Amino acid sequence: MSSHLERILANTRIEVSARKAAAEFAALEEAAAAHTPRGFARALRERAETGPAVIAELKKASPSKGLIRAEFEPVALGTELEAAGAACLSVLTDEVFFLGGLENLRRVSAAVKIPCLRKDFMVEPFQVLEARAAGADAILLIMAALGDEDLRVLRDTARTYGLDVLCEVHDQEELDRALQLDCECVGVNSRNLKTFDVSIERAVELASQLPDGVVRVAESGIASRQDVENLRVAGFDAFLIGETLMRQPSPGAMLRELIG
Ligand SMILES: O=C(O)c1ccccc1NCC(=O)[C@H](O)[C@H](O)COP(=O)(O)O
Repeated sequence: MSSHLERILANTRIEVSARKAAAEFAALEEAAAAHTPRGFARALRERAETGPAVIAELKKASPSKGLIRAEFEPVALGTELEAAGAACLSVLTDEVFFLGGLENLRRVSAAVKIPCLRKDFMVEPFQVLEARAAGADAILLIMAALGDEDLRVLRDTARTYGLDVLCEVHDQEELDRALQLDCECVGVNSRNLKTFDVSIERAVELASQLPDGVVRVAESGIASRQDVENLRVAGFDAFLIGETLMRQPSPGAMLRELIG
């Protein structure tokens, strides 16, 4: 039986091929040229000098939790979280499993000043062009999703388009591969994307293996100020937080509580 991740990737490949076949490349290149990337890694590094740098995730639903936030207005959420002190935003663009979309990214990116991550399952370079055209400043690359050669091609494409890369790992072997890719940010996802189990202890264990030169991001399952503090003490600079913010009537108030 295929894993959760494999099912998502299979669907992503079908959707990307369809969008690519229908795409107007000249219009996409024009939209991409109209957006100047805002330095995702730099924003995180600068914020981490004075406090926890949070990447606040706009997440309406997820495969592991189903619907998380019924009333989901991406621009209102993005501007509220920016005002509350988010260093960056993560905007889910997968439609089927997360009820996100590229249109959300386009609208949110235009409404905020802080950098935005296109949060999706990147499987081919066309998605990098889409990302910048929709106003992304960074993309996510998931080590568990692709082989090294595909990852290198995607990283090179991101560099060509001036986008930073958050490279996501879940264990030591993936971390060793990720460090070869030489990305600006390395994220340790406490969620196993094959089983959906979440263990923050895993991120804490891997923290000491992350080199100084990268922005160290802890991802998933962060539910309290104590979690942020524990991860910070372990060595993380930045914290990707979705569900805990999205479940609150006021995500901005929750973010203030998390970062103090
Ligand atoms: O969140 C999921 O259920 C999920 C399932 C399959 C692949 C990826 C998934 N999540 C992506 C993420 O990494 C999280 O959205 C992100 O780290 C924020 O996590 P959380 O704060 O726990 O919402």
